[in-house]
Amino acid sequence: MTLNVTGLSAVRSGRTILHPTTLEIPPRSRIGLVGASGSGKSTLGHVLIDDLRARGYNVAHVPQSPDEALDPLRSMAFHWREAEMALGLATGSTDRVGLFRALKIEGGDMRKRPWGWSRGMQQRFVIAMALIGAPDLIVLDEPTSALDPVVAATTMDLLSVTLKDRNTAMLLITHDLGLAARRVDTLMVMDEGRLVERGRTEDILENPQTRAAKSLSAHRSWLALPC
Ligand SMILES: Nc1ncnc2c1ncn2[C@@H]1O[C@H](COP(=O)(O)OP(=O)(O)OP(=O)(O)O)[C@@H](O)[C@H]1O
Repeated sequence: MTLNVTGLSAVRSGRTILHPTTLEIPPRSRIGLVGASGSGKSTLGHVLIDDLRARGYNVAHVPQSPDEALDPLRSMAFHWREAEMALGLATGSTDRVGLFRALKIEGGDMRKRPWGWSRGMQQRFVIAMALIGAPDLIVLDEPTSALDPVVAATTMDLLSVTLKDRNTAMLLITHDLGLAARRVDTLMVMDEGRLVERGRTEDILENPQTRAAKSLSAHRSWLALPC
């Protein structure tokens, strides 16, 4: 089912930081939301999540750092149970083994607290939790910026594989065009609180139309980067 939102906007401290924005997110789409720092990407992500959840859609959110999602005093098993309960699912009823296998964290000890797992494993655990309820959309806000480049690329590849057979659409908010370029089919470019350009990833990177897209894609062959 295509997710449609119209007229999303945000005003903070009397300033419009997101101008009225309309979006269409087809099922299984892989969309990258890019733009300069402060252009309004995270704001759009939050407002989008709120709007869709208010209309009954299942939308998952993966924050920048696992620290934002995991309590250092609680075991990984506790977090998993909490995530199941939040979705109204019976404890142990979800396919944890399948998700862990897909994200290659099956070796993680569920009795441990987050710091007993590596950062990369923690973030993949957070992604697994986000996918428990087969969401209509998963919004990832700079999900790998706390990870080193190799772990970041591996995490994105595992996410792509995990999403492959699911209807969940993905919105990836990122500064890292190198990471996004080969992993999203569509790019949306933000500039000063407005969505100024949307198109196929290759088209935007190779033939950007707006000032914002031109400055993002300038001087680099993003599609040729190894990771
Ligand atoms: N609660 C708030 N009060 C006032 N201004 C805010 C608030 N939240 C965000 N802003 C401003 O809104 C603008 C957009 O912020 P936002 O975090 O959405 O941008 P972004 O593109 O995600 O930036 P970054 O890539 O640096 O995370 C920025 O100028 C920011 O300072």
